[in-house]
Amino acid sequence: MAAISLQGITKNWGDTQAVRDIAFEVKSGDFAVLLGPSGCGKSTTLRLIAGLDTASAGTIAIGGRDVTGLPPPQRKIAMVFQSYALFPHLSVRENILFGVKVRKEPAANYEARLKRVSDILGLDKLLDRRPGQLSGGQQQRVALGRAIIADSPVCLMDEPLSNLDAQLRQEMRREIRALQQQLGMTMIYVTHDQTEAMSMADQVILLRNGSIEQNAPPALLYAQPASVFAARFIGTPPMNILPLAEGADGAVIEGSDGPVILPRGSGRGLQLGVRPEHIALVERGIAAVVESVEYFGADTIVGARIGAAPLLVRVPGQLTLAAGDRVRLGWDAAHQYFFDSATGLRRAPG
Ligand SMILES: Nc1ncnc2c1ncn2[C@@H]1O[C@H](COP(=O)(O)OP(=O)(O)OP(=O)(O)O)[C@@H](O)[C@H]1O
Repeated sequence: MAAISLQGITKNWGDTQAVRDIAFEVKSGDFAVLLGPSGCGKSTTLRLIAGLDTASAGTIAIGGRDVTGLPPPQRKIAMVFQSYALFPHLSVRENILFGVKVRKEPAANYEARLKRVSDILGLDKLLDRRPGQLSGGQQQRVALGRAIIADSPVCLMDEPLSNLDAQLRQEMRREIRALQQQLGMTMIYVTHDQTEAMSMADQVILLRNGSIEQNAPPALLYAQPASVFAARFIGTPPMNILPLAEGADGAVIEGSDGPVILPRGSGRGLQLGVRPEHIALVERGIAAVVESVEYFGADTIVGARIGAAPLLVRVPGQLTLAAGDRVRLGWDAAHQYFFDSATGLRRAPG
């Protein structure tokens, strides 16, 4: 059974439609990520699930129960927000237990639950400190502790790592994912960071202008993007999108193993997409001129131009190339995508 189910959810703020006809389901025990650029409606969707705002239309069910009209406490969900919202004058212990006490849950098992949560999060030696005496990562763990001590099967997180530095973010990603799996929680996690989404999620719900652009597991989103928007939102650097010349029917582009055969009629109104990591420098390929070379240790990003069209190429290791060099580029036909120039939608192969 779906742990969370949204049907036809719309939210209007006056004239602004923050989200429009959103529908998705999250399976029990899955980690779902709401992903998209600023203003696409991620936080709105999360707040509607939490019950902090009321939907203009549609229904929300949690654990098979319609909660559309219920206030937040009756929805039995745990929440972690961007600002940890810890009480500065309370100890770690008191911060973690705060919600449990507010809900007047039986005091009998406070200590056992606190011990379990602080062991899991490595906070056992910090219970008497105040938030001001903790690092950012430790504060984040206290916020997580407060969410998971509630033993709610569903947990919502809104950009919980955005205040942390890059290294700590990565550690906390792994920690949150491990915790979610260990506790069997159903998670809905908001981020605008595609790396975070790809590395943590079972299911990515990609939003654009208040609507769902694509809803798929990370590997599928990467391999079968539904549109130019989805293709360019996932992957670093983003997928190259190249215009195809008018009348470019049949064999057009000379690839690494000879010409790449484009589908008949594909030249008109189509764009070609190839990811930087799928392009190689080859002997026989498409002529290009190098414009920039950036070395990152494990790989090098080469900026080049095929005619007037700019593109990026990611190759492993270091290259002895400089701006102005002439190279030849190739890729496997299996790694090229075609998108309708007018709608941006991907044309299925064949
Ligand atoms: N309380 C509100 N009143 C009016 N408009 C709002 C309100 N909350 C959100 N909006 C609008 O709804 C749209 C979606 O906002 P939302 O906060 O859900 O986006 P988001 O994807 O979470 O963005 P971000 O990543 O920047 O937080 C935006 O256009 C925003 O301005």
